[in-house]
Amino acid sequence: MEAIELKNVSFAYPDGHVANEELNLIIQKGERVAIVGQNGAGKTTAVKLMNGLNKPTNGDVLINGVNTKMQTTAQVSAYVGYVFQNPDDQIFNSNVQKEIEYMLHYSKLDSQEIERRVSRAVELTGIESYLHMNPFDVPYSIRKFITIAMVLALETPYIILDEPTAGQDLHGIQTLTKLLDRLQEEGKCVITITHDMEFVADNFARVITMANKRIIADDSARNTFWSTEILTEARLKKPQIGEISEELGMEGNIIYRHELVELLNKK
Ligand SMILES: Nc1ncnc2c1ncn2[C@@H]1O[C@H](COP(=O)(O)OP(=O)(O)OP(=O)(O)O)[C@@H](O)[C@H]1O
Repeated sequence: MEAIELKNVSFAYPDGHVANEELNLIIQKGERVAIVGQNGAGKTTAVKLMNGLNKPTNGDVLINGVNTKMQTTAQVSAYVGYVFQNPDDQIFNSNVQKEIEYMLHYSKLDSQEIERRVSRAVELTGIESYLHMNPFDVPYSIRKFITIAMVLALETPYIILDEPTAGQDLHGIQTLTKLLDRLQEEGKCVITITHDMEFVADNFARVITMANKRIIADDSARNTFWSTEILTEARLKKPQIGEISEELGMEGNIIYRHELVELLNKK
């Protein structure tokens, strides 16, 4: 199966802290999924299980049918790219272009292929003007796009973005939105951890909600944001359009701006 599968997965850190319990999940190739939940719910731990940085303490993680326990982290990450929450954990070269090319040279790709991959990644992330700079001389928001470009250049079928909207202004959010659309057109699967519920409502049809180490819901954005139980347990905020619709007593569990506008125009 072309998918990421988690089967009864639990994970404890070496100090004994259990961060994930009995996760069951299938994310198909080409899907676009948001993972949400309170701080410390276990989201980052769960995605690190998907790209082989963590191996399950119990249960199995399969990538396209292959168990991550049988592979090295490098082998798993050839399929599942992971953009760290904090870009400073991922950057170590002193030049943006070298940083993006680094893993491609390591994979012994020829220069033409490296050039093609770098230009695509740079174009998708809009970081052309920073290519010859030191990554630590550019703003945090741009450093995040540099790490996204590094992972895009690997051209993995699965891409995980950990908190991509953190520190981004409107332009950054628009770049991310366009990027998600392009990756979907290319048939890539994108899994995004985020605390930005507006970004979720605008960009993700499927939402996986975590609370207290577990997956407590795997549903549409609409059902998630209109479930008092899910919102309360995971301490999530309903997107603003939903809140306004609720206050106005609108029917239809609205979460999209166009739905609210249509209903208001009809009144
Ligand atoms: N290396 C580690 N050793 C021990 N415990 C850890 C380690 N990394 C994370 N934890 C703990 O595991 C739990 C889950 O952490 P995780 O980072 O997966 O949560 P999260 O849902 O991604 O949180 P956030 O939204 O704040 O990023 C937390 O209690 C955290 O303190």
